[in-house]
Amino acid sequence: MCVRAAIAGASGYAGGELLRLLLSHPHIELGALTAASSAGTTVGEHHPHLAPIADVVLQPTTLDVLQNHDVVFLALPHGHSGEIANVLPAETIVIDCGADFRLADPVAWKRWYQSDHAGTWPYGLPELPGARKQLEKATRIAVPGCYPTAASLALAPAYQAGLAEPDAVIVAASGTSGAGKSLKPHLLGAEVMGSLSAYGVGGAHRHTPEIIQNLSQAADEPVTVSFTPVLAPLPRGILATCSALAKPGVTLQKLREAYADAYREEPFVQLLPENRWPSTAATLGANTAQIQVALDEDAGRIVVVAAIDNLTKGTAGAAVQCLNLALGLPETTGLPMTGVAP
Ligand SMILES: NC(=O)C1=CN([C@@H]2O[C@H](COP(=O)(O)OP(=O)(O)OC[C@H]3O[C@@H](n4cnc5c(N)ncnc54)[C@H](OP(=O)(O)O)[C@@H]3O)[C@@H](O)[C@H]2O)C=CC1
Ligand SMILES: CC(=O)N[C@@H](CCC(=O)OP(=O)(O)O)C(=O)O
Repeated sequence: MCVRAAIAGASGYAGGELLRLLLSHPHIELGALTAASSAGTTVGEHHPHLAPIADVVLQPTTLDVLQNHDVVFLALPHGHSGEIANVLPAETIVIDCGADFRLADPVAWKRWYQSDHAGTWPYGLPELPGARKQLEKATRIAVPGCYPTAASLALAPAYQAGLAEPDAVIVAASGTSGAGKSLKPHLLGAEVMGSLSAYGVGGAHRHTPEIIQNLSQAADEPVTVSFTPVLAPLPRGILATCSALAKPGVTLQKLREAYADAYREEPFVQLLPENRWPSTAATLGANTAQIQVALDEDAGRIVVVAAIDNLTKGTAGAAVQCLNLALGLPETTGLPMTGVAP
């Protein structure tokens, strides 16, 4: 099988990571690569690590350029996917790395993104209960946000197994590539290097409703979420520390069994042996998530730590994993399973 794939937003970080992964995917032929202000420049000017396609010229992001492909990946800023996605033929597989189609509730969309809701597509986190079935043979897929990926993989098994009270607390540190490549004053080297800083504190981050959506589905009841993101002086990686009060009678053994059951068959989720803890470096460039779960008996809390690479399992790797499902290929096709160390 050979499918022709276009990438809109190929000059950005998510687009660059999609290109890195697709270059070693055995069933993909690259088609149009597009950008906005960078149209007319070459891939090599934006992604010096992608030498084999350094001379490919980026085209403008228009319907004309993007049509006539089997697959179109959208790696555009929020609010720009709907206008393109909704005019591409129904049989084209469209995979959106942005937020436009992630939320099921139009009211939540309007509150957090201050624009009209474009719609809701199957949610691209196959490891969530019930999600994989909806992705098989799908032609429209919404890739999750990077923080919701880490937080949902961390806490969904505890909720699915009925072990956690519906009140989650999540603190997650992210590398700066999570913010995209456009110039932002708080992301200048001098501001970021040698410092950790919280932002979006007090329930202000737009990923809060997405995490609530995922955990409430797993729990089958509304879950409240207090989420605090932290900017870390790393190019890539998310480390999420997630906790919830344990329900009465929960033991560490029950907890570990629930996580082992949830992830035994999952190729990309590594539940670590007891007393080993996830690190971002161990997932660097891989489509993997490392998870460890503990029971803090004094505090009565379940504590789960999850590590991912925000650009791989947190975006482009998830997009390719979902494409594999949509095409009926083995889910791991073309995806790195090991990180880079030291
Ligand atoms: N970075 C991450 O870790 C994650 C990102 N995502 C999502 O992926 C998407 C892309 O993010 P990221 O790559 O980080 O962002 P970047 O800022 O790095 O790249 C954005 C891309 O979109 C293009 N673009 C900008 N404005 C427009 C426009 N008006 N119309 C068409 N194209 C435009 C840019 O082209 P040009 O170079 O010409 O400006 C560039 O190719 C976003 O929706 C983001 O939320 C999701 C999960 C994680
Ligand atoms: C470090 C950093 O700034 N991270 C980004 C999240 C990136 C992501 O997953 O984003 P989307 O929902 O935008 O697709 C942020 O907090 O806005």
